[in-house]
Amino acid sequence: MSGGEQKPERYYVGVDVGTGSVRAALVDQSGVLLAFADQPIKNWEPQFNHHEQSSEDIWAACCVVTKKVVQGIDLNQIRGLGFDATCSLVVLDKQFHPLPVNQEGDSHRNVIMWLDHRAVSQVNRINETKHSVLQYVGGVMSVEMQAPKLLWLKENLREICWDKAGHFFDLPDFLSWKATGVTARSLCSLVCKWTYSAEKGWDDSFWKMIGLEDFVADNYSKIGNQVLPPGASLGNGLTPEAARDLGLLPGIAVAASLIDAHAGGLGVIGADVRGHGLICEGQPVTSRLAVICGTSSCHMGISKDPIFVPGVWGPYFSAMVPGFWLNEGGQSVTGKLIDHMVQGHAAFPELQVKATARCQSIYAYLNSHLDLIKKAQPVGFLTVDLHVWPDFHGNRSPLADLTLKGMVTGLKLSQDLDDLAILYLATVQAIALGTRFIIEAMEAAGHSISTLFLCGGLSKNPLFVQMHADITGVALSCAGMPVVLSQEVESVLVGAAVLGACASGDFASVQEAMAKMSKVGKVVFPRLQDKKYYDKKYQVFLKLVEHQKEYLAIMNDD
Ligand SMILES: Nc1ncnc2c1ncn2[C@@H]1O[C@H](COP(=O)(O)OP(=O)(O)O)[C@@H](O)[C@H]1O
Ligand SMILES: O=C(CO)[C@H](O)[C@H](O)COP(=O)(O)O
Repeated sequence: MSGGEQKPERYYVGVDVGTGSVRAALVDQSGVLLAFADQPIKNWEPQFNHHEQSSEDIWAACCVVTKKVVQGIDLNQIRGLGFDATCSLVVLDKQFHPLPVNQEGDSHRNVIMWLDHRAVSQVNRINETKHSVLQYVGGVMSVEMQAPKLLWLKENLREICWDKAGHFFDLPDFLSWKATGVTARSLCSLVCKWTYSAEKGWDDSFWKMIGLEDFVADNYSKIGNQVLPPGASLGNGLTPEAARDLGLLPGIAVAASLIDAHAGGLGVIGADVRGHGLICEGQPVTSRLAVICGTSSCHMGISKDPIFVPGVWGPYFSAMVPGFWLNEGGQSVTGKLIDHMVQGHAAFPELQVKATARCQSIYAYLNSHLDLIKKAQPVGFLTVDLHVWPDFHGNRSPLADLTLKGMVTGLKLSQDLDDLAILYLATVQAIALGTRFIIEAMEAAGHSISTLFLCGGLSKNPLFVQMHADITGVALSCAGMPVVLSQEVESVLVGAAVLGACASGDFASVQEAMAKMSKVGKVVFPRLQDKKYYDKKYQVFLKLVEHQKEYLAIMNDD
């Protein structure tokens, strides 16, 4: 190549499988998204708390979006491919064909989704064992993790599923297998959702104690006995068949995957913050909390040494940033809760009509309607007598209590658009108050957090972001808790592309790729003048769950 010629650009493809859709992006070496595509995926809810998907439907959607984002590109410039996905459980037989995870025997529905709560009895029995591995999931295993679901399959679908099963994958690992034919699992999924230890591997005594000795007997071949760090290159890269499916060239590097929240963390937490007046500029990366807020919200905090936070998942070693321990707080429904509250309100049809007429999303319309009715007071003050406790799908963190329910206090007879807008605001605030509750638990255990790095669908909602700045920061430090938004709003996809970049060998480490591919876009500072009001909202917030427990005690009192 002559001196004058530019080196051809190097690109990476990130694929993010969320709850409601699959997204793909073409990303360059500085983390800029050059193309984006998304495709809805099917969700089945055959009965309450049963949530299922199809791995074939998901893979087909991955192929559609990947082909779209590489259109018109010289495929030789695509150096690597990374996947992230929700921590849903994929079930395949010995020939890698789908098996049913339902009583109807429908093998098209072979995925138990992350938010499925069918395995309550199983997780209760697992927690009653008080096995030592539970220390590494915050002390209480979540019904959303894989061991309870595996036990449910063995106890409820013995013939049509369990006895025929050859492979149980976490969804991110299913995707990397589908792309490469390599059944190695990512350290991320196994450590976070399967009780695998980076240091000690599988704990035979745990699986025997909970009644899944089957896995020990075949040396964990069904759930993974080859484990690689996220970003490691898998086998010989993309197979010819997968390359045809995806519209890419065979042999490009494919990375060991990440769970979606962890990819989001990778996509935001390492950004160079110089020049933004942020307190975290002079602090270690452990002062940053990544909050991936979509259907659910995940609060990702890292530390050099393990920190045990009761009710907060982890500590997980190298599950997100290599060499760091990870604690993951969470709220099982956040975007889903906001959608539920808005769509279930009597004024929702009117909202739809008015938002459409203004060519606005329903949330943009609600935000502008709140500005209209707030008059001279700060918009957040509209909920002075309306309060929400957000655990409509149980509490993931920091209470780790799946029996908790949602609460709303302060309802009136009105059911107009003002009423809907204020209920929407109270729900957004309840989610931010829940984040404050999680941060306080993490800080009490040893974390020292000064800045939030938000990404995910809800980070596109300015009201959601401002409420997180106003509510989470003002109580924790006089400087307040600013919220950083990335230059690329689709930061989860940047995280997936970081994996592909690492697998290609173009970066020496995940840390190097993170630093080069994620950039600060916007900083939202808290309105410290509103501190007193939100401290009072927080007092009411904590009273709500106290009262809920008192009601339960009264009703259960023989
Ligand atoms: N621009 C937006 N404004 C407000 N809310 C949004 C926006 N985009 C997505 N959301 C909300 O974010 C949630 C979906 O989050 P997302 O991260 O896109 O998907 P997933 O949870 O499947 O990964 C939904 O509840 C949706 O209503
Ligand atoms: O438990 C998880 C991460 O550890 C789930 O994958 C996550 O909560 C679901 O993500 P999303 O809300 O984006 O669909």
